[in-house]
Amino acid sequence: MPGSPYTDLDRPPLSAARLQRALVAPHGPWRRLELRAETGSTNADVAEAARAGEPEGLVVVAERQTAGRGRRGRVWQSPPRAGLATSVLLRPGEAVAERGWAPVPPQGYGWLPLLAGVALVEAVALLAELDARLKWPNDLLLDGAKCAGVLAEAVPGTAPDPPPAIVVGIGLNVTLRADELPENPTGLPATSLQLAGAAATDRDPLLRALLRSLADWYERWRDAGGDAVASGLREAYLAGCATVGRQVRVLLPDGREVRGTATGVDPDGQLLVDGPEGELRLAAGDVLHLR
Ligand SMILES: O=C(O)CCCC[C@@H]1SC[C@@H]2NC(=O)N[C@@H]21
Repeated sequence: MPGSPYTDLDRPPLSAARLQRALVAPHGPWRRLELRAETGSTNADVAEAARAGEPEGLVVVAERQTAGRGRRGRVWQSPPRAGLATSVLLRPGEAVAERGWAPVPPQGYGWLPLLAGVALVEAVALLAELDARLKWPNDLLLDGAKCAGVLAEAVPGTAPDPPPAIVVGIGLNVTLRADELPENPTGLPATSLQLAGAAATDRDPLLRALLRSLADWYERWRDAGGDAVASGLREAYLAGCATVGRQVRVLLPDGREVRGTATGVDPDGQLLVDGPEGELRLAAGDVLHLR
């Protein structure tokens, strides 16, 4: 990689065999796992597979991404072997007769990125023994610095009137050094599990724990017909959320900015903000914790 600042290939690679054994079949929806040494973006790879008709349950993992995508059109940096970059293909709009799952209506899909945030909190607590918190909707914070992010993208189905497939992409900084951390344009500092003092930074068990937790929550949510309250997902999300109760500034997708107190997350996963203009329900935005 001429010119690349990332030269630390002494970091151990992920083991496809160990991931495969642990993930496929016994653990929920995951059917097929692809581990790539390098790709542009695992989200782009899974979206392409979805467009080609791939069924639910594909997991793509990359040791390095050259065009990793972040939220709001940002770049997500994935130095080789220093983090986890993975995307999964979900089709919540399809019925699954053998599980008794009815299609989830698209208005419930907003919970999927938050569900991934809950899985991140659980995996990091279990393996790294760190108390991570979520900044709404799903930035994983350790001591106020961002350690992981989630990008969920919808892939429109084809006629007649099909529900979209959802690609859920997760990026977790595991052993990035301080000089490898990205600068966030919003001013939010970044960190990695290692820099935050993780008890363990072995990526194989971390990825297994993450995918198991993701599978468990997805199944609970689908068992409950996509109801985040009945499935316990909203409660678990609120338990890990650092935003509710804080003074916040939110940059909205249309460029407007609102300030107020974050008072809750509604049954659709929207953030409730009590500000000078009354209560707002926000479906998307960049949150800054003020106090
Ligand atoms: O916080 C964010 O901005 C979201 C970052 C999401 C990054 C992950 S890495 C794996 C997957 N592939 C991508 O291109 N993006 C997501």
